[in-house]
Amino acid sequence: MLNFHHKEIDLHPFLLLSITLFSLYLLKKWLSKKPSTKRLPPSPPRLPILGNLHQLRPLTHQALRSLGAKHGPLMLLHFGKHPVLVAQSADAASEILKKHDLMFADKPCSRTTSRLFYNLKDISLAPYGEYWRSLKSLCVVQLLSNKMVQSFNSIREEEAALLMGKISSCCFSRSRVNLSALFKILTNDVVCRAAFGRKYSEEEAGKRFMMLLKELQELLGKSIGIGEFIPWLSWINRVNGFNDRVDKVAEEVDGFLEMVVEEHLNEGCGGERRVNFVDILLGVYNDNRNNSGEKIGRDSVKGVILDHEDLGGMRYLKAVVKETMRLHPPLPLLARVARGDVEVMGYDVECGTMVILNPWAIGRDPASWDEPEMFRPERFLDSCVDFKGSDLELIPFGAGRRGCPGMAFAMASVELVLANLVKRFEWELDEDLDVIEQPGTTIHRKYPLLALATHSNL
Ligand code: HEM
Repeated sequence: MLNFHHKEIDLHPFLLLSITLFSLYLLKKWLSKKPSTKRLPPSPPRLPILGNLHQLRPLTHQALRSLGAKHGPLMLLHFGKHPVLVAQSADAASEILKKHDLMFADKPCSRTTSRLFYNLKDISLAPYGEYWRSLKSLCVVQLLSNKMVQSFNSIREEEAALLMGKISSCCFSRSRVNLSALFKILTNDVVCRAAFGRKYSEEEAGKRFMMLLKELQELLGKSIGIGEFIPWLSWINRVNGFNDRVDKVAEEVDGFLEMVVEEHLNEGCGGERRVNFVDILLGVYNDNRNNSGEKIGRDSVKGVILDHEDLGGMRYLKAVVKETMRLHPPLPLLARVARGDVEVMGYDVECGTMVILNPWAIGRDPASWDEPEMFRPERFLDSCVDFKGSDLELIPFGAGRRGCPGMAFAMASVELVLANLVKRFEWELDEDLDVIEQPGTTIHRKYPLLALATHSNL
């Protein structure tokens, strides 16, 4: 027993022996440790067992940027004992996504991601290899090709018309428009109609599906935690109910998708055109049955004033979209895994090292941007910097082999809707616009965007 009050130390002989042996073991280990010949990137000091996990906050992209400000654009962290390379500048991203793209073509996996994404059968997490290559080519050549994106024009226009109708009603009743809620429904409906052939947002199952997607994002956001990176502490995720939540969400999402596939199989062969992703994936033809249940008259569609040629000329609008994506990339962090030993910016990176790229920090890097924290769309008017993957200072859609194949699809909707919102309505905010973020793998506003709309005189 240790008794400091009496200044006498009375140790149990067994305890004394154990401490002595353990100290000798540590001393031997320290003496026999050869100085590493590897050139490792700078690292913040780390704790035993936790590594640097304690330095992460729910908004991980922000925490990493603060660490990067002290340790540089390429740093080595440890999640538990797993090495994690963090890249936070255009140069660092260029090495990983361009120069060594193939070497970093794998994605990290964890219990949570395996469970939520069909044991990594999902294209975005599938390991680099034959299976991923065939899925990606299916996406690029068929599902998300320019031709296919154009074939969804009518869906986008109909849904945009519905959105404008809802905003018009708010104008008449002088009530504030909850743009966050409307955008969520719009995105969901456009994607569901393109992917599944119809929308589900007004059915109980569809509403539940939207909630499940929200929970899935939250769970993914929380998956960088002790339970995932320190194997002997994985029981924490069992005890605190995290694993149960993941299992429940995975089962319910699967149930919804099963229902969708069943619907398509039961419809059998039908019309002439391949209209949605499920039909293409199932390899069956389907009659074009977009029975949304809502009446969308010809006029309301014609009322969507801008076609895509008009949009081509809207330089300022495109600059606004770029500037928004620079400051608020929906996916603030990208992840990869080194498939072999490789040298990055003169540093040695070991096979299996997880890599985190931070497009959020890269978009705010003063080395690439003047007044990076200012929202100034004009910066893009005389610049050819784009987010298509060749300018690494702007990578909201990632870049390289694992870059986003849905960019054209997403942009077509974003531009159409935004153009209509600003042309058809005058907007007023009650208070200053806040951009407080809600943690998750994709970043959303913490508080909904509410604004007052009046019909524009144009
Ligand atoms: C504003 C909307 C969108 C943004 C900001 C976005 C962004 C991203 C990002 C950052 C990645 C990861 C890239 C990387 O790791 O380098 C990604 C991957 C992916 N995105 Fe998107 N995306 C959007 C919309 C879409 C849409 C509408 C689709 C399909 C309809 C889509 C399909 C995919 C797929 C399949 C992957 C995985 C690619 C792979 O691993 O090879 N995305 N997206």
